[in-house]
Amino acid sequence: MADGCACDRHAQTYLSVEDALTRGLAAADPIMETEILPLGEATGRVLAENCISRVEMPAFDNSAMDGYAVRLSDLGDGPLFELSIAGRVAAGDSGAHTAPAGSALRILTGAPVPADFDAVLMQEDCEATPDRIRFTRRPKPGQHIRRAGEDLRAGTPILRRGCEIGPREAAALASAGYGQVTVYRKLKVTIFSTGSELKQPGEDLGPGQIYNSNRYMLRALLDKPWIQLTDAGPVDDDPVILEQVLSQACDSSDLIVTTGGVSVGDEDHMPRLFAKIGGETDVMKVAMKPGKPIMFGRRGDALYIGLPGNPVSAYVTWQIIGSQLMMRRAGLRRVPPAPQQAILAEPLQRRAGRQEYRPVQVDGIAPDGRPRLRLMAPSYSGRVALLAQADGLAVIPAETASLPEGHALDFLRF
Ligand SMILES: Nc1nc2c(c(=O)[nH]1)N[C@H]1C(S)=C(S)[C@@H](COP(=O)(O)OP(=O)(O)OC[C@H]3O[C@@H](n4cnc5c(N)ncnc54)[C@H](O)[C@@H]3O)O[C@H]1N2
Ligand code: MOO
Repeated sequence: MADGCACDRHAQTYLSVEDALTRGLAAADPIMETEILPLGEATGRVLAENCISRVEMPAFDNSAMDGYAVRLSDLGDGPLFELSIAGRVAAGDSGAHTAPAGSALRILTGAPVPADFDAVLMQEDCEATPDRIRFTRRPKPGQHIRRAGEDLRAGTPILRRGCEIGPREAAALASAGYGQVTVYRKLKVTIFSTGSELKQPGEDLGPGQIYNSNRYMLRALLDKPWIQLTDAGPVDDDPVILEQVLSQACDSSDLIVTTGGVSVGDEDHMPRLFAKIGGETDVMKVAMKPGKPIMFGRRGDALYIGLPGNPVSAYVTWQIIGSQLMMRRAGLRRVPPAPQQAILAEPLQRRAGRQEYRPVQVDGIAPDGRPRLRLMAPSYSGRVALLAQADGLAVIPAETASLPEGHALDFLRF
């Protein structure tokens, strides 16, 4: 900052995070191909049809309690009521039971309530012998009966296309009668990390070498039932090999994600190579910190996202931009990051210009319930160990240069 300016001089020429995201989403067309899977094999996949209930839920009037089904018309004035027990209905029975006037039926939870019976008594409220019950409180009409269709009428929408089939969705689909469902085919994603300095964890490091952390971070981020992942491994900063790997990945994938080589150094080949193989770049630089050099674009049907090499930058750009494009491409209804409100536990000073996602730790809770945030090191884009110790990211607006202790900020908790 030789000129004494507290702002990032180049930031005006970069795209805002919001504009970059808008451009990216426009380039991330959802895949169209679908497949039909048995419900039991669809767990974790992306639903590709709007689903309605095919049955009434519940399908028939049934008892919510273990007890006795009665007809209110059989009851006298009280205060003591007494009925004989004329039979027994269990879950799975047809419910075509009849009983002479003045009698009750033993009934179990989930059993169909036979015609004309209009209340169920919990067994705890009755004095019962093997063939008679006595009770003192007159049941209300419909008591402890779950009515056919009261949960959901047949034909009512239950799930919309674009949701991930998790445990709750699987249960809803099963109870609505779906033995099989239409899901989007898996998204074909290829990843590779660029850099001649990269060694695999477990190997010995030579001079100038570092362990490849981005590869394992991406593998963990992309470990999803709706992704078919190809890990093309680490690739040296050799333009000939990089071009070949990138081109092959574009031919065979819906989405390619790389790390490194997107900045302006002599060995930062990705933007040039992507253009050389016929790619059209949508975004080159974004006014965000970390992660200013992030690029994405398309070649044919393939969407390419080039994340910066610095591990924290790669993680943040993935969370804020990359993952959003991927969700859309996979047919998923997007879940944008949802910040919560937090306050600063200490004052903040920084260079304005880029929207910043600063790793923070939660340091107590303010009296109003908002977490108090302690800022981690101001220069952190390469400090991957710090990311594992952070509780989340504080979002600092682009134009902000300083904030006092106690100031409110958006907080993206991990
Ligand atoms: N003159 C300029 N230089 C740089 C700029 C700039 O605007 N002008 N931007 C800086 C910023 S900000 C970032 S972020 C980096 C991004 O650069 P690249 O995406 O080209 O990444 P590399 O140069 O390949 O690597 C950066 C850094 O990260 C390490 N790295 C790379 N891959 C991995 C990996 N898989 N696992 C762990 N660490 C990795 C690499 O060794 C470098 O230290 O550019 C700045 N420069
Ligand atoms: O954007 Mo770089 O990611 O600031 O280190």
